[in-house]
Amino acid sequence: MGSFPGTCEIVEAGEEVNSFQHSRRTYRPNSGSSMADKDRKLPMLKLGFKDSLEDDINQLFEAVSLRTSSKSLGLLNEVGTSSSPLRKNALKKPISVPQSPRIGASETVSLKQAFRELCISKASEMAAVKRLSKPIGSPRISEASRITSLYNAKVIDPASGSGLFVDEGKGSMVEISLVPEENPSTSSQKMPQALQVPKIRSSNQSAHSSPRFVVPTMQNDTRTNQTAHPSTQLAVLSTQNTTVTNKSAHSSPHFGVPTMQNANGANRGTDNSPQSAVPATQNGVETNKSVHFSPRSAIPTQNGSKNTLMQTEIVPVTKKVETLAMKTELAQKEKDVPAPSQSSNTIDMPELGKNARAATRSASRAAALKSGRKGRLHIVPSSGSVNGSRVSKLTRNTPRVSKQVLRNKNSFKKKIKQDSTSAVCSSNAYNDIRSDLDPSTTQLVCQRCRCTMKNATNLSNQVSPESNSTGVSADVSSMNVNSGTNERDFTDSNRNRGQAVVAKVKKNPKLSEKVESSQSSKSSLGEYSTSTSNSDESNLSGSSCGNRPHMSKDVRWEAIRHVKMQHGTLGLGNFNLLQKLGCGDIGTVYLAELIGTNCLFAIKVMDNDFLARRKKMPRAQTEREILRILDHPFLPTLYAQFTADNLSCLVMEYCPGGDLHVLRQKQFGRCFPEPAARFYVAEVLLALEYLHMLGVIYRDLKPENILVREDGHIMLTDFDLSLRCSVSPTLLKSSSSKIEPARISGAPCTESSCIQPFCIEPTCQVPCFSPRFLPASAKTKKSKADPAAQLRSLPQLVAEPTDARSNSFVGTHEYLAPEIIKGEGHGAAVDWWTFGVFLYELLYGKTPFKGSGNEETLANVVLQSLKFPDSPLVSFQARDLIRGLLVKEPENRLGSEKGAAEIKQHPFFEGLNWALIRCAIPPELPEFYDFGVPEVVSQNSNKYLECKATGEHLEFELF
Ligand SMILES: Nc1ncnc2c1ncn2[C@@H]1O[C@H](COP(=O)(O)OP(=O)(O)OP(=O)(O)O)[C@@H](O)[C@H]1O
Repeated sequence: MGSFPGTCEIVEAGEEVNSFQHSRRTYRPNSGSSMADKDRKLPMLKLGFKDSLEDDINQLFEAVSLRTSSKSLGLLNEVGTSSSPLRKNALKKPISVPQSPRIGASETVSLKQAFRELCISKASEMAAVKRLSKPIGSPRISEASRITSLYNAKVIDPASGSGLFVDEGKGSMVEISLVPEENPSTSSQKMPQALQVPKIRSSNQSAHSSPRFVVPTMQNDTRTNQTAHPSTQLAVLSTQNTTVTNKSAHSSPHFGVPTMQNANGANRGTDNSPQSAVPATQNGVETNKSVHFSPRSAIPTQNGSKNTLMQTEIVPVTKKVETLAMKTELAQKEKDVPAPSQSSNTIDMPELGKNARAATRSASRAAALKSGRKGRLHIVPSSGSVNGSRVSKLTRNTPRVSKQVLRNKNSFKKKIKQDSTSAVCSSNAYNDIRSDLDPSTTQLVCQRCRCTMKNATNLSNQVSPESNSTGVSADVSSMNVNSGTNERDFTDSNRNRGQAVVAKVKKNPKLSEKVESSQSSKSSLGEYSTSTSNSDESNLSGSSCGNRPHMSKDVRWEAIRHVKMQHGTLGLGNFNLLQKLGCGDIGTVYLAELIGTNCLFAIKVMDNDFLARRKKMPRAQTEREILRILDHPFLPTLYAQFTADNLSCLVMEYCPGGDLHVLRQKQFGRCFPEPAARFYVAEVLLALEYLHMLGVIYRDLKPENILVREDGHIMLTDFDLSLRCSVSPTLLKSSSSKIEPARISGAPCTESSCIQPFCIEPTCQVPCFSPRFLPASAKTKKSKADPAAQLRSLPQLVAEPTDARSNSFVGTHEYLAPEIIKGEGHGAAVDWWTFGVFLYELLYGKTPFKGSGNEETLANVVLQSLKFPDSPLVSFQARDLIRGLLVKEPENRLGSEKGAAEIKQHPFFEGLNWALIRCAIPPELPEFYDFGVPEVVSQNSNKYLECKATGEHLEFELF
C-alpha cells in the first residue's frame, strides 16, 4: 500500500490541515486546479505590477475571489487558516460512502429457496438464467482514465457534489474520495487484436520503448507524441507494435540444463494436470513453423483438485444460457472430447496434461506434496478452428527423430549489429505525476528485505532522466544509479551477492544426478533462432524502475540496465535459461540468469500465436498490464518485457521458496502454526489491498499462487484472471469509537492473540506484532484504555472497488465465492471470500467446502454452513475472522464495505504493525535446495528450447 504514491500520500495527508489543502489543490480537477492557479497568481499580482492591465486583472481577480468565497474557496480558506475549524469540519461523517450495487435481498432469498428446493444443478440452471437478466460485465475504464482519476481527488459534498462535506449529526468523519473518470471503454477486450504485434521495420524505436498503461493499437506505423498530456500518453500505445531489425544483441540465448528438482515447477506439473485429455487435433504442426509439438497424455481429473475457472468477461447471450450442470457436464465431456466447440463455451482445463513428462521426472517428494494441488478450470469461448498447432518463430523446422527443437543457440548465434538508436525508455508522464504527487515519499530501511531509505529529492532526480525520450542515455534504469558512465559495473557487494547465488545454483551437488538424467533423456539437438527481436516493450525495465520506488535499489534493475547499456537492448539472448519452473495456461516460466550479471530472474514466455488461437490474449494482456503497474513488496516486480519473434517474455523476480501450497505440506500436520498463518495472510492482505487500490480484483487467491521469496516474504502472482475495474479510494478519518472491527463477537484476548504467542521478532528492532511501537507520548488518557484503539483512530484509506461487477465464472472450485457460483454477478468481495478460504486452509490444512468432486464442492460452497474441525486448535480470533469472511452474502461479508481496512482491524491481527511487516522475520526462510536449480553446464554447451503445444497449453522444453 505504501508504495502506491497516490493513495499513500492521501493516507498521510489525511491527518493534517495542510494536507487537506494539498489534497484539494492537487486532486481537484476543476475547481481545485483553478484555485491553485489563483494561489499562484495572487501574490505575484500584489507585488507591485502597476500597469493598467494588471490592475484590471487584479480587480477582476478580487471580484472572482469574492464570489468564490462562499463555498469551496471559503472552505479552503477556513482549512488553511485554522486547524481547529478544519478538524471540526473534517471530522464529519460522510454521507456518500460509495455504495456498491449489491445483490438484492429478495433475489438472494429466492435463489436460496431455489437451491433448497432443487438439486444443485437445477438451482444452478436457475442461476444461469438469472444471469441473463443482469448486465454483462462490469464497468471498466481505460487505463489512462483510471490512472488519471487516481490523482483527481475531490472532497465529497453530498449536497453539491463537491466540496468538503460536513455532517454534524453523524459523528466525526471525513471522506475524501478520489473520483475516477468513468470510461466505458473496455480496453482489455481490444487487447487481443493489438497483441498481434505485426512487426514494422524501423530504424528508430527508442522513443516509446516502454509506455506504461498502454492500450495497444493496431496502427503499427503510427507513433504517438510522447510529449502529450500525461493522460494522453498513458492512454495510447505508441510504438509497441514496432520492432527494429538487427537490434538484438544476443539473439541466441544460452540454455542451461533443466532438471525437475524444483519442487515448485515439477510438482505443479503433477498436480496441475488433473484435467481433461489433450485434443488429438491439437498435435498438428504447422508446416511453416519450426516447433515440435508433442502430444500430451491425458491425465484424468483428480478428485479434489482445485480447478480454476475462467469465463470470458463478456459472453454472448446464447452462451449465458448455461447452467452449472451444463458446465459440469461440459467439464466432464472435456475429458473425453478434446476439441473445443466453436459455438459453445467449453470448460477449458488448462492444466490438462500439463507437465506430464515433468511429473514423471519429479521427485516422489515433490509429487506427494503436489498431489492435492488446485488446477484451473476455466470456461472460455473456443474457436475450434485451430487445434493444437504449436507455433514458435523462435524455432525452425529441424528434422529430428523424436523431437523438433529450436535453433541451436550456439551454432546459429549471430552477431547482430546493435541498433544504437534503440532507446531504453521514453518520457513517462506517469513517473512525473507520481513524483509530483509524492514529494515526501520516504522508505524504510531494512537490510533484510533490502528496503531502502530514499527521499523525494532522490526520486525526483531519478525520474527526471525519463524526460529524455531518445537514445540509450534515456534508459530510465539509470534513475537509480549514477548514470554517468555506461560501463559502470555493479557494486562489489551486489556482484558478490549475485555471484554467490548463481554459484550456489550452478554448483549444487544435490542436483547433479538429476541434471545428468535430464541431459541423457534429451539427446536431440536444435537451433535457437537468431532472429530474436525486441519490441519496444523490452524497455519496460527502464521506465518501470522509476515507477517502482520500493525496488529501485534492487541490484537486478542495475543488472538489466547494465546489459542494455552494453548491448543496446534486452532480449532472450541475454539470458541463460537454467530451468523450467513451471507452465500455466498462458505461458511457461523459466529460471534464467542474466548473462554476465549473476542475477536470477523468472521469465514467463508466452507464444502470441498460440494465445491468439486459444483466445487467451486478453488474459495475457491483463496480466501484462497489471504487472506493469505493480510496485509492492508482496507483488511481483516486472523488470523487463520484450518480444522475441512472436514470444512475449516477462522478466520478473524469481522466488526460490516455492509456493505456499508446497510449504504448507511441509508443515507438521500439513497446516501452518497460527503465528505463521497470520504472517502469511497479513502479507497477502496487504497485497490484495494494494491491488484493490489499483482497481484490480484478484479473483484467484490460493496458496499455489503465493510464492515465497528468497527472504521468506511472499509474492502474490498470477493475474491473468484478475478483473480490472474502477476504484474510488476514500480516506476515512474517524474517532476510534466510530470505526471498530467489523466483527467483535467475543472479547478478544489481546494477550493471547497478538502479543507474545504470535510475536515474530522483526529485524528492524520494531516489533511487528506488538503495539509496543507506540511512542510514549501516545500513553495519554486516550491510550490508557486501549492502545489498539489509537491505531484504529488513524485515518483509514478505503480503496475498495465496490462498484465493480462481473458475471464471469472465474476462480478455483474450492475458492469460488457463492455469488460467482450462483451467477449473480460479483465484485471485489470475492477476494475477501477467497481470503477466508485461504486462511482456513493454512490453519486447517484443507479448504472448508471441499466435496468429493467439483460439483459437490460448488454445492457445499452455496449451501453448506461453515464448520471448523476440532483439530488443530485454532484461536477464537482466527475462527471469528474466517466466519466474517466466509459470509455467503457478499454484502454482509467482512471487507465488502471498507475492504482491507476493515479486515486489518479484526482482533486476529491485533497489534500487528502493518507498515513494518515487510521487515519482520518470516516464519521460515527457504532452504537452498528449494531452489531446485540444476547444475548449469558451460554456456557453450548445446542447449535447446523446444516449444510444444498440448491442448490449451503451450510449453517449452529445455534440453
Ligand atoms: N517469479 C517466479 N518465481 C518462481 N517461480 C515462479 C515465478 N512465477 C511463476 N512461477 C512458477 O511457474 C509456474 C507457472 O507459473 P504461471 O503463472 O505461468 O502459471 P500458473 O501459476 O499456473 O498460472 P496461469 O495458469 O494463470 O498462467 C508456477 O508453478 C509458478 O509457481
